[in-house]
Amino acid sequence: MTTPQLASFKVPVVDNEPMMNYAVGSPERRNLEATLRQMEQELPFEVPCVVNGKEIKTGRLAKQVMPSDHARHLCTYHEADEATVADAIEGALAAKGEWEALPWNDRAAIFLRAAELVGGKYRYRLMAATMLGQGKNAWQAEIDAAAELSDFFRFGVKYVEELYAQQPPKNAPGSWNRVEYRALEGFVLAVSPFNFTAIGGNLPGAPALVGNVVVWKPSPAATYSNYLVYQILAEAGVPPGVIQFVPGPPPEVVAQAIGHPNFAALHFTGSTFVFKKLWKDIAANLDKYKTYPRIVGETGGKNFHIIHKSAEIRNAVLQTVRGGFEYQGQKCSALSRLYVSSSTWNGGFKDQFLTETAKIKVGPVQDFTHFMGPVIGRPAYDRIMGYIEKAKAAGGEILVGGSGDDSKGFFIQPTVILTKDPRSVTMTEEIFGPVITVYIYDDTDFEKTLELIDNTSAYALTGSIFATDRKALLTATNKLRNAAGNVYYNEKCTGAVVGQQPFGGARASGTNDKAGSINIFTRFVSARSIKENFVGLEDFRYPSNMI
Ligand SMILES: NC(=O)c1ccc[n+]([C@@H]2O[C@H](COP(=O)([O-])OP(=O)(O)OC[C@H]3O[C@@H](n4cnc5c(N)ncnc54)[C@H](O)[C@@H]3O)[C@@H](O)[C@H]2O)c1
Ligand SMILES: N[C@@H](CCC=O)C(=O)O
Repeated sequence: MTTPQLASFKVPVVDNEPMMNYAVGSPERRNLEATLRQMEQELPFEVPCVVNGKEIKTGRLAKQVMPSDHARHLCTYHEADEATVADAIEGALAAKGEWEALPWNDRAAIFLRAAELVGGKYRYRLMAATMLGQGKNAWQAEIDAAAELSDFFRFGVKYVEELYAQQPPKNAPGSWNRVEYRALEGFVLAVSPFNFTAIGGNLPGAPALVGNVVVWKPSPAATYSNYLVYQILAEAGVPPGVIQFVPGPPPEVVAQAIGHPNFAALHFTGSTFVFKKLWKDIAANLDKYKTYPRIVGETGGKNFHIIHKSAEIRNAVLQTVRGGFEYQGQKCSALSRLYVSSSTWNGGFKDQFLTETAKIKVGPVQDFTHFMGPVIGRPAYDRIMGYIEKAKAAGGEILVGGSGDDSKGFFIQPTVILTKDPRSVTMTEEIFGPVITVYIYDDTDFEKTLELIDNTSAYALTGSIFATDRKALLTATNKLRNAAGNVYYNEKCTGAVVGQQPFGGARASGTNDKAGSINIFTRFVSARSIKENFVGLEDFRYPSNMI
């Protein structure tokens, strides 16, 4: 039955999800603690693949280890095999027609409902899964799994409404021009990272919102929280087949999907290395495809703070501690290279920075006093400790931290390295851990240092400029125009909020399609122009042809 649309509806005004603070004695803290306790008693959970709305238990089992306590695992999940991935793709293609044809208002309503479920009924469960499985503390889980995820869904609806409203400004007499925003022909493959539950939800969610069908391969290290997100979307009304949940061995699942003739787009967030590999694999398959695939990828960073001699020291210090060490430095936006003017460094910054860093408590996130939890797993732990060793070998001086303890969980102390070589390995390569390398520049070399920042790393994701001198801010802004897709003045380089700072970087950091903005939706539609003529021709000849 076709559904009549008997009005031009307006979606409700949206706002950011209000955040709770989890202070001692607050009801939200009690609720979260109770959910954590309950979940710890119930785990390990079992996670199936979900294809066409049906749970598929392949029997090929893998575990999501708990990073705070590696003897335990949060869930056992069934890895998709070749037949499951094939069914997921065919099922998605079969679901496509009806989903795309659903009136926009109904698609919008489903995602608005999903946002309510995230911020309400499932808030604590999603947060607890993110804390236990991905090692976030309560506040980091709140800003990710509760706030950012519901913001992605709500603001997504607003942005799509704005996109659909973009129509040609002119109509010739007797005609009407329109543009419709078709979903892509084929299916979208979403491949998500471990570090944000919200990104897990947004990678399949954004393409689905504009009518696409999606095969979603979550990160092995975020399987359980991402499965909850899948269940929320299903409960909100995303029909079976529209989003297919296929955890599995990453290279195999992804290779099968991008080898399919109806592969229409990759929506990826993760490391630069994997993204480049997938881009090359897609290029190698180009002749197989029905259409040119869209490739959207947000990847790594080597993010900076530059502290000018005019900066307010206290603010710069505290923003630096948060920017570098919150969530153990495992945000793509995390501060990693710090450039401080020598008068500021010696005039209080160094002492305050080292004192504040030394105050950081590291340990399991069920203890709310821990500012930092574990890093995500064994490979991450070894890689980060390896970088600290490489920095030492290259003459870097460890000012604080430098040690780790992997006896029970993967804990690394917040580490500050002082280098005299601004191009040393920890100033150039993404570490993705709680390590800040500092380079002190002469006050008179501010502009030279800006050039250094611009050409030291292949990445260009986030960066912050700390100065009270307006001229210094403007000079840095101009010189660093291409060094970061998100730039901050007197504020840390992490913590972009949907609806406030569209997020993404260029150069090796990604395609900069700006998650959390209208722009991202343009990548998952293929516009069709329609011209309707109301007045027939009376003669094929032009007036100029007439005698
Ligand atoms: N720019 C951004 O918006 C943003 C946001 C979050 C994370 N990141 C980046 O993500 C990285 C951390 O996340 P991660 O460790 O999950 O990244 P990752 O590249 O290891 O994994 C990302 C996804 O790719 C899959 N994958 C890994 N190897 C693969 C292969 N050979 N073939 C196919 N798929 C494969 C993983 O299973 C996962 O689903 C960091 O580099 C970080 O900077 C970027
Ligand atoms: N919204 C986040 C994105 C981080 C990616 O890992 C931030 O800016 O901190």
